[in-house]
Amino acid sequence: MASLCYMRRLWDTTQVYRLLRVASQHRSAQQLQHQKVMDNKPWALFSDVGGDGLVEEVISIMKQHFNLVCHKDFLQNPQQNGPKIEALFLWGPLPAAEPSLLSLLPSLKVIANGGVGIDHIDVPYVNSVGVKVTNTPGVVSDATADIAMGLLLASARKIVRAHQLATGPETTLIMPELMGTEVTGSTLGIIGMGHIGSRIAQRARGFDMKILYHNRNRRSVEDEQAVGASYCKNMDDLLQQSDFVMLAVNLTPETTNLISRRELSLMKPTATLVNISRGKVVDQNALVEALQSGTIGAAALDVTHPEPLPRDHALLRLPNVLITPHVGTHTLNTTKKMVEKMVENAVAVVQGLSIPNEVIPK
Ligand SMILES: O=C(O)[C@H](O)CO
Repeated sequence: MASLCYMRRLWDTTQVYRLLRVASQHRSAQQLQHQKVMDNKPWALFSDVGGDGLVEEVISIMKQHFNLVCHKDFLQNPQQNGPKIEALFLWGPLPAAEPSLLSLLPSLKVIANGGVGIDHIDVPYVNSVGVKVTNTPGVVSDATADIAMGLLLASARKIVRAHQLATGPETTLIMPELMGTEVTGSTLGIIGMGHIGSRIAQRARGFDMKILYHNRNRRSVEDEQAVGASYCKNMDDLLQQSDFVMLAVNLTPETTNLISRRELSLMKPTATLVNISRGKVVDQNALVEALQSGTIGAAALDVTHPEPLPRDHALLRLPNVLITPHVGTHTLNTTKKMVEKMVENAVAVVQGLSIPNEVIPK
């Protein structure tokens, strides 16, 4: 009986060893396979110029599909990896896709831009050297609309100044300079009623705002009703009637300096200009003048020209200006969705599949 038990234990042990050996062989086969997949992955350059704030969780989305080289490392020795790079992950609106960079990337097939605005990329030029450009529409709209409403509210209710005073050395409760502007029931004029503009309108309805909009093309009656917005064919009418003017247009030659001295002079002296599109849509010198002279009441800007503004810029010294550093899309959720789309687009180009979001020059 004892020897039967011994035999049985021996058999069990042998089995365990055998199973362990099979498992370890299987594992190393898997590792080898994984290594092979890694080696087969295409190479991408990751423009960390604008992505310095990206967390590993986001970067790993790119690493799953590409061997990633970051811009900083790449520039140390461009000859080493340059010829292998097939995709460039670029963070708008940084002008990193310049001819000098492209000339170091002879195998480049795609610039996958993170964000909707592609005003920083010369698409016809890039296409002419055989490289596609893609962007990430749709996924940025909610986060951008959130920051638009955040800026509007913070500016109207002087939230940043209120925080400074509440946490400063004085403990007085009487703070006349914190007298705010009522948002509820006021009139919001949205210039540019695309995806982001409509998301802003949806949010503004929650504040019982009267919503006007101006757009190159009038939206359908159903679209207007869905967000409760009325069309102003003439932008001047919108400027004259609005308490808050929200800029949500793309930057194009037509929208460059869209809001200049004349347009500012049409706005109410109590009005606030909110810009979440691109800095160049506003003539900044005219804006400084309008804010200094009381032509308009305040400005809240997520975008400026340039970004960041030089530290001695007049806009930084005005008490009626609120500025954030182009953080419209900067939430973890939205950033992940953008990167997923960038990767999806880049993989499609590299593998010759149909491209979900190719930017076609007009
Ligand atoms: O264009 C966009 O979507 C944002 O501004 C991010 O650059």
